[in-house]
Amino acid sequence: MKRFVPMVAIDVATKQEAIALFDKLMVDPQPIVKIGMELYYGLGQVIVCEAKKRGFKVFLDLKLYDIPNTVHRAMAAIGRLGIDFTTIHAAGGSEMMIAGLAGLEEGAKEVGVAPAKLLAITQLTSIDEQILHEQQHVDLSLIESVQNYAQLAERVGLAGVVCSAHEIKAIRKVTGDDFLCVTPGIRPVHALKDDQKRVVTPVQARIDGSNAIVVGRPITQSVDPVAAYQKIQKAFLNEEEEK
Ligand SMILES: O=C(O)c1cc(=O)[nH]c(=O)n1[C@@H]1O[C@H](COP(=O)(O)O)[C@@H](O)[C@H]1O
Repeated sequence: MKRFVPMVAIDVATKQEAIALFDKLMVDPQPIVKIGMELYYGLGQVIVCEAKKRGFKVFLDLKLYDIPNTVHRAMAAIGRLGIDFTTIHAAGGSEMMIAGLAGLEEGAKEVGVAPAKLLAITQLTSIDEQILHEQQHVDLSLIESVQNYAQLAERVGLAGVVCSAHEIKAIRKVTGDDFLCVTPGIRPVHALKDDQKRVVTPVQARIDGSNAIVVGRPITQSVDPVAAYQKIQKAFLNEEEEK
C-alpha cells in the first residue's frame, strides 16, 4: 500500500514562525507540510510559495464547506496554486464534492499542473460519540457515520478521506484498496491530552494501515522539532518501534 511521509501541520500565526519551521524541516525525507486555516487566512498564497520554494509538497487544508457553486470557484483558485493535497467536508454532500473536484481539476489544468488529491473530512478527530449524538443529533454510530462519508466520497471520485486511525479498518471494508486514509490525531505515547479525542500513536497508525499521518503540536511545539519529526517518521514508515 502507498504510504506518504508524515504531514506536518504548520499551525503557527506568523510568517517568521512558519519559515523557521520550514527551514528546520528541510531534512531527508522532507515531510509534506500542511498549511491550514490559521496560516493561510493570515498570510495567503505567499506561504504556499515559501513552502514550494523549499521543495516541500503542500497539503493545503482549508476544509471547504459551502454551496456547490461557491465551492467550485474556490477549489478552482486552490487548483491554480499547484498544491498536492486539499480538503472538503463530506458533510456538504455529493453535489458539493463533485463541484469541488471539478473546480480543482479546472484550476490545475488552467496553469498546467497535476490536480491535487482531494480528501474528504469525515468526522473531525475532536468529535466523539457524545458530541455526535447529543449535539449533532446523528443517529448513526461514529464509525457508521465515517463509513458513510467515506463511501460517498469514493463514489464521487475523491482520492480519500481524513479520519482517525481508529476508523481505518471499518473504512477499508467499504472502499477500494487505493482509497486513501489520512489520519490526524496522532500522539506519541508520552504526549499530553488536549482537544483531540480520538488519538493514536504513529506505530499504531502504521499497523492500522494509515496512508499518511498528520502531526502538528507534537512536532511544532517540541523543543527539537526535527528530532521529533524524525522519530515519528521512523515509527510510521520504517517499522522501527517508538521508544
Ligand atoms: O483535516 C485535518 O488535517 C484534520 C482533521 C481532523 O479530523 N482532525 C485534525 O486534527 N485535523 C488537523 O490535523 C492537525 C492536528 O494537529 P495536532 O493536534 O497539533 O497534531 C491540525 O492541523 C488539524 O486541523
